[in-house]
Amino acid sequence: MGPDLQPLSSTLLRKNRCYEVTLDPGSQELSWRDLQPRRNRAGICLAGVHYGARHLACCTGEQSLSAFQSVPVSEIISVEEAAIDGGKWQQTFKPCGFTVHYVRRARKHRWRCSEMTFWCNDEQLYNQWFQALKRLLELQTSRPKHLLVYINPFGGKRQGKQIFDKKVAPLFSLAAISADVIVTERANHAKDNLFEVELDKYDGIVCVGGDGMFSEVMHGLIGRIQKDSGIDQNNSRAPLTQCNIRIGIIPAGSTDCVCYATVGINDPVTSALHIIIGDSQNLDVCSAHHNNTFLKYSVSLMGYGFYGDVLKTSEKNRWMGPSRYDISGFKTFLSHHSYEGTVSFRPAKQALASPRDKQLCKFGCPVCRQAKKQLEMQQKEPFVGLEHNEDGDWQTVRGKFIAINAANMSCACPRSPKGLSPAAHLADGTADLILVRKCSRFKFLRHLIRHTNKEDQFDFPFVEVYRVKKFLFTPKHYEEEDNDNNDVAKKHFAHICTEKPPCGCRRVNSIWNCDGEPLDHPSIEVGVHCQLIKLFARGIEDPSKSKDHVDSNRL
Ligand SMILES: CCCCCCCCCCCCC/C=C/[C@@H](O)[C@H](COP(=O)(O)O)NC(=O)CCCCCCCCCCCCCCC
Ligand SMILES: Nc1ncnc2c1ncn2[C@@H]1O[C@H](COP(=O)(O)OP(=O)(O)O)[C@@H](O)[C@H]1O
Ligand SMILES: [Ca+2]
Repeated sequence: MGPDLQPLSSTLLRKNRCYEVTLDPGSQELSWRDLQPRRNRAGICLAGVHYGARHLACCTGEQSLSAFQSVPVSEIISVEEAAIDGGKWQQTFKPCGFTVHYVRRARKHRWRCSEMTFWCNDEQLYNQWFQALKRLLELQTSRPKHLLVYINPFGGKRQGKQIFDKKVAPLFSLAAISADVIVTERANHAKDNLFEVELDKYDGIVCVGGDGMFSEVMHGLIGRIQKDSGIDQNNSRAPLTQCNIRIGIIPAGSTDCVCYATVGINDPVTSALHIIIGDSQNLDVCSAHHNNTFLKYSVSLMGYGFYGDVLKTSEKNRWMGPSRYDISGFKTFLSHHSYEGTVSFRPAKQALASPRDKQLCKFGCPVCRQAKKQLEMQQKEPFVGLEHNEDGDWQTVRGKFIAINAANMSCACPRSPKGLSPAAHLADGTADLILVRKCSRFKFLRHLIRHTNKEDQFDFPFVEVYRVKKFLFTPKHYEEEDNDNNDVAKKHFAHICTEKPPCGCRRVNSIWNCDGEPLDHPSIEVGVHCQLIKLFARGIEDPSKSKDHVDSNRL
């Protein structure tokens, strides 16, 4: 709040009613209270006849208290001069009005843009209000002014372009945000472009599409920042440079897990509003390496076995859109493969949190806040790293697994609103490693079904879950290869068996599903990079805490 701004409180008119409207610099809130003016027999507001100051004074004298409503300045989208419907007004009288566009909370974490117009007949008073609101909005420094937008026209139901043009662009222009829009022409177009573009020009990057499109943009951005700061991504131990330019996701894909798990819903208007008001959510990123070669980053799910096979089967059916995953999920479920291998991991020692917690990661999460503090300390004193004092010893688990999943966030999505690991955190520097051992089809189905209801999906003897900072996976075949010098022949054999076993033997390897993209190697090393990137989001708001807001500030 600027020192020049004083609190404002006036009686203004809205829809023939008098309101006491206050703009409080201290609480950074715009509030209004209906003064319930006396009505005549016909039910017409007396003050509404001339909209004169005299009548306004009369209203205040006869007030009866009604609901007090408010909107934080941080959730005001814009303020503009209200248009006057000429016919309605007498020529001698020139009312002045301003319209405030603001965020209204609707059901299930949806945000909507509402508007409200206040009138007065005093031009000076109008100017005072208009300037004060404008000035306060200018002081919202975390808001983006210029964005770079990538649209995947083929994601999900192929509606990306229409969604952006119809639902998002009008809101951006309302908020005076300009955007350079690139409609991608091929896979990796956005990623390649991010290596060339003048990043300093933009306050954020927006991707319109699904998790695959987000992944592409994230790879472009992280890769570019590491290149600019001379960091070799192939070195799995190199501390990566944080990306401070935020990414916004306008959901227009098949799963939209990253959007759903960071906002609470996959709704384009809600996401556009989080971008406009300049929300910020730090996000952990997993990196996957094979033999000191960088493979990919992941923010949501890394899944080997079940989710890898679902991805592999679904790629051939991309033309089906989002339902390809249900069909391949069903097929994969029926095929009921299990894969043998070794998982080694380094558990995170977190006194406050575990994957079985009932307390979930929410807006203002204390666990993620603590991780941020630790990260800042670590960045100040890099040699007093957390590596030695905060992590547990390496553990190893061997066996046959139906699924090996690493969830870096809850992975909530419309198919599973609580996600693969409901208590995983967005920005705690850890991932939840879920091991589903070989079991009967029926037992695995029970485990799957629990992703869709309130029961605990980890509460089975064949399911284990660990919160980890690093893990390694080696399929059995590769382990044997490690003990054998005949590498080339074995690798070749494994590849053939992975695709179509010509020998009639069981499928040897699955693939890793890395945020919906396949990885080239089954044998990988994964590390979590705490809060490497930032999104235009705020985490999931607790409905019990924001209940007062839900639909309440709608007039
Ligand atoms: C019986 C119903 C069981 C439902 C179980 C649902 C669990 C869903 C967990 C989903 C975690 C999603 C993690 C995110 C992955 C995305 O990054 C990634 C890419 O997204 P994009 O295409 O938008 O770019 N998406 C995916 O990999 C898709 C995963 C979807 C898995 C669907 C699995 C459906 C299983 C259906 C089994 C049916 C058994 C029926 C037996 C009678
Ligand atoms: N113009 C394009 N043509 C083909 N593929 C594209 C294009 N733009 C992006 N892609 C790729 O499409 C894949 C899926 O995109 P995504 O938006 O996640 O849709 P979905 O959620 O349906 O999988 C991503 O891997 C992305 O790299
Ligand atoms: Ca995490």
